[in-house]
Formats: sequence, C-alpha cells, structure tokens
Amino acid sequence: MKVLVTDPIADAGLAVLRDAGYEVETAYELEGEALLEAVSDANGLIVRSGTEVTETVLEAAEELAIVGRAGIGVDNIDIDAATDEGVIVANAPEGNVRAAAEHTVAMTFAAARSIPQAHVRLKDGEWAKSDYLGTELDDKTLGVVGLGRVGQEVAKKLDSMGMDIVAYDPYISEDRADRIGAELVEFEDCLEKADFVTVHTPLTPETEGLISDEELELLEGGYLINCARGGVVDEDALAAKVEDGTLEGAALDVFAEEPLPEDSPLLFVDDVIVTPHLGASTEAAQENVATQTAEQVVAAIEAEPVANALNAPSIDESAFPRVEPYIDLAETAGKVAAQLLDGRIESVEVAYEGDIADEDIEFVTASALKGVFEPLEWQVNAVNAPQIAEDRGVDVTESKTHQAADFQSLVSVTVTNGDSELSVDGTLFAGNDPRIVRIDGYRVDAIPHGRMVITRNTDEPGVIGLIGSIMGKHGVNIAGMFNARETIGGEALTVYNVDSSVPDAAREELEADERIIDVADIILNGQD
Ligand SMILES: NC(=O)C1=CN([C@@H]2O[C@H](COP(=O)(O)OP(=O)(O)OC[C@H]3O[C@@H](n4cnc5c(N)ncnc54)[C@H](O)[C@@H]3O)[C@@H](O)[C@H]2O)C=CC1
Ligand SMILES: O=C(O)C(=O)COP(=O)(O)O
Repeated sequence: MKVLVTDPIADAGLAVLRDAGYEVETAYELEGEALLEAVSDANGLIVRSGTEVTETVLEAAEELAIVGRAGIGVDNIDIDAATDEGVIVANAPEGNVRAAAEHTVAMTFAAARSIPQAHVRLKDGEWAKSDYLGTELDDKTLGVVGLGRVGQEVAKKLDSMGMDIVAYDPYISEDRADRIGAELVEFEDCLEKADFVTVHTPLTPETEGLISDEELELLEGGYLINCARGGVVDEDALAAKVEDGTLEGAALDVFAEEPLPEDSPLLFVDDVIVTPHLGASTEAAQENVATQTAEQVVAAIEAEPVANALNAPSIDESAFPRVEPYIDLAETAGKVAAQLLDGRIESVEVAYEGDIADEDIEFVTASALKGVFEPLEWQVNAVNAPQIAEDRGVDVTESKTHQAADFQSLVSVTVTNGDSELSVDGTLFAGNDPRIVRIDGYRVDAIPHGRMVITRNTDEPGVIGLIGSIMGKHGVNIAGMFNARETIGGEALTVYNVDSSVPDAAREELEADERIIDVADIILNGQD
C-alpha cells in the first residue's frame, strides 16, 4: 500500500502511515504529468491547500481509496469527481480551529495598531511613532460572516476582549449564536453595524465574491479581516476601498491566487497587511491535523469507517463493531437480488427488522446498493453506489421496523424491474454468522460465501440428481446445497455453494431440460 503526500504534513502523521506498514512517498509541489504519475499507484493521497486535486488527477489515481485533507478547506478538491471515482474525501475539521482563530485575532490587532507597518519602518531605522494612532478593539463591534467552528472561536475570544458581536450565517440557529453571545443579523446589517468584519465561510459558488464594492461601502470606516479563503472577498474592490480611505485597513491571510498572489493589488496597498496562508501553521495544529488525517487514510485503506468523510456514508466508530457484519450481508443480498432479477432495475428497497433497525445503517444501505450495482458497473463501492443509483434513475428507499418476526435482526433487499420484484433476506446467526434466509419468498439457509448457483425448477423426482450430475460432468464441485419449494410438485428453488463457475456448456445442458426454469451463477466476495 502506498500513500502519496503532496503537501508538507507533520512527522507525526507520516509516522502513523509507516506504523501501518505503508510505503510513504512525500513529493511536494508536484504538477501536471509528474503528479499524475505519482498518484497512479497510490492507495491514499494526503494534501493541504497546495495541491489541486482535479478530475484528471482522480481519474489517473486508479488505486485510490481516499484523499485526506490535513486541514479544513476542501475547495482544492473536486469532491464530485472523487465520488464518481468511488474515492472518499475526508478532512480534519477540528485540529487547526484554534490556530486559525488565534491568527485571526492576531491579524485584527495587527491591523488596528498597524504593527507590521511600524515594525518595518523601525527595522529600517525610522522612529515613526507619530504616524500611528491606532484603534482599540474594546467596545467596538465585530461582524462575523460565517459563524462556524473558526468564526465561533474568534467571536468568543474577541467577546472576551470587550467587543460586541454580530454575526451573519444563514445556516445556523439563533440559539447557537445566543450561546456564544452573538446577535444573528442580516448580511447588510452585519456589515453596517461592524467596525471590524471577519470572514469565516468556506469558498463555494455561493460565497465566491460575497464581499465586493457595495458590501465594502457598508463597512465604511472599518476594517476587513479574511483568514478564511481568498475569492470570498473581491481583491480589486478591497484594495480600492482601502486605498481611497473608505476602509481604514484590511488584513488577509488568504488569496484568490496562491501561492504568491503576484498580481493582487492588495500587496501594494500600505494599509493592507498580509501573511502567506499561515492560519493553520502552528506546531500543535499541524500535529493534530496530520495525525487525524493519517488515521483516516489508514481506516479507508483498511475498509473501516472514516470519521470525517465528506462524500461517503459514515458510521459512528463505537457502533462499527455492531454494524460491520451487516455491511457484507447487505452487499451479498444486493448482489443475489440483482443477479436473479432480469431486466433493468427500477427500484431498490433496503428494509431493516429487529435490533439492526436501531443502528446507524446509512453505510449498510450504501453497501446493499454496491451489491446491486456491482454486477452491472465497473468499480462500484459504498462511496459512489448512491450516486450511481441517482444517475441511473433508480429509486432507493430504506425502511425500518423494530419488530422482528423470525430473527433477531433481518436485512432485506428488494429490487424491482417494473414488472416484478425480488427480495433477498439475510440475517446473522449467533451474532456474526451470516446467512441468506429467504430468496424470492423461498425459505432457505444458505451460507453467502464464494460462489453460488441458484436454480429454479419444477419439484419433481430426479431433478436435483440431474442438476448434480450435469454439474459433476462439467467439473463443478458442489460444496453444499439447500432446497426449498412452494408446494409439493410446484416450483422449487435450490441454492448450491460451488467451488468454480458453471461453464456455458453445463448451463445450456441444464436449461435444455424443460423442468429447469433458470440457472443463476452468482459471484460473492470478490471471486471470479
Ligand atoms: N487561513 C487558514 O489557514 C485557515 C483557514 N480556514 C478556513 O476558514 C473557513 C472556516 O472554517 P470552519 O469554521 O472550520 O468551517 P465551518 O464549516 O465550521 O464554518 C463555516 C460557516 O460558514 C457558514 N456559511 C456558509 N455559507 C455561508 C454564506 N453564504 N454566508 C454566511 N455564512 C455562510 C456555514 O453555515 C458555517 O457555519 C474555511 O474556509 C476554512 O477553509 C480554516 C483553518 C485554517
Ligand atoms: O485548513 C484550512 O482550511 C486551511 O486553510 C489551512 O491550510 P493549509 O493546510 O495551511 O494549507
């Protein structure tokens, strides 16, 4: 297993990967073909904000299970393309929050007291004391745009410095804002009331250019701080408003163009102070995010739950041991159901009965879908299976009932093709011994492992013997079987566990007998 790390992360994270026995390739500032080449055999990729993980990169990464972002912002990763490729994207949303908030507070003070400008002049031998008359933060109003993790931390810190806090965030509740002493207001009010506005939104199509000419006019006489993402604030407009005195100053840690925003006018305005995206650059933050990201990369490669997956169904780590056996069971039920039903699948229902209905089953449903689509699509996994269902126009429903009829827990996958439907039910005996207990209404007891052949035939003497002898003649060894029937002389269904596939000649011979209705050769657990 190889993990490629294309932006510098703390050694503690690299150690987690090496301890897991993985080859770790660190290669920074890779671009173009070199990046495509390096990622082509990587099972995991770790980035910070420096690497653009585009659709092309994801397509080239044929072995990739996960892109781990050692930090928060994922605007440099094409998450939709990752989902299509079945690649998990996970970030580390908490480890650098304090660092980013402290940097924001530092930048706010630095702007209010012109610390960088005065520093440079003193180092140049000039005692420019009379040129700098600063502004106190105490008793001023802070406007927070985006009251998420970092925004809240900044609000708390500057509240304790005597600032009044107003905030604009259309996605959080008033209750939440109240708890940290912030007044939730409309966007324009936030800009108008504030003496300092600090931006803490992600960069999304909705927030791109959120603060431009008109918005900056509302902040007249104030300061703008952006330690979130370049692109949220229009750089030309900001430079102009500071230059013409509409704003007192601005402080920026992030730019639309990184690294080195050579053409940004902000670099040439004296009252704009800048740092090169240092918000998360503290020892503690880097250790936190690197370790958490590396652990998530290991989890993904080992097919365990990834706590902060942004595009994959998640499972609470504590629930994983209880849910894990159902993941394979649901996939098997999905596979069997899809391979037994002819025609285009129009809908999939995953139903849970009994104890399993109390669990977080999002991942189990995704695995059932993986099972359904695996026979039909290339490279399906629980990350892209829900998306494949949507793209194919397949209706997916999930149902739960706490009452269990015959089993402590039952997972049932039903597929329909417009004309008919077919269900496969599975359970766990003795807690973790998986069994298929019903197929298309027939009660069976089949061990879902390896390769299965399911035949439907009329219930007549000699048919099972005939099937056994044809399979034997063609070298197919039967390891186990279970026969079920509706009524004596009616239709019967038999599940055979076999050691190899049924050759076409054997299938033709079987289907030539009018007592045999159909023969399905089903591959489970990755056998071919
Ligand atoms: N400079 C640096 O080194 C660092 C930068 N960051 C950046 O800081 C930003 C915030 O990070 P977190 O607080 O952890 O994210 P978060 O997801 O916890 O919070 C973002 C908040 O923005 C709000 N929001 C989304 N769209 C909005 C809109 N149109 N208007 C107003 N609010 C909106 C969301 O509701 C959410 O509450 C991210 O862009 C992140 O990448 C984070 C860490 C370090
Ligand atoms: O975590 C974030 O969103 C950051 O902006 C930090 O970026 P970085 O990891 O320092 O490139």
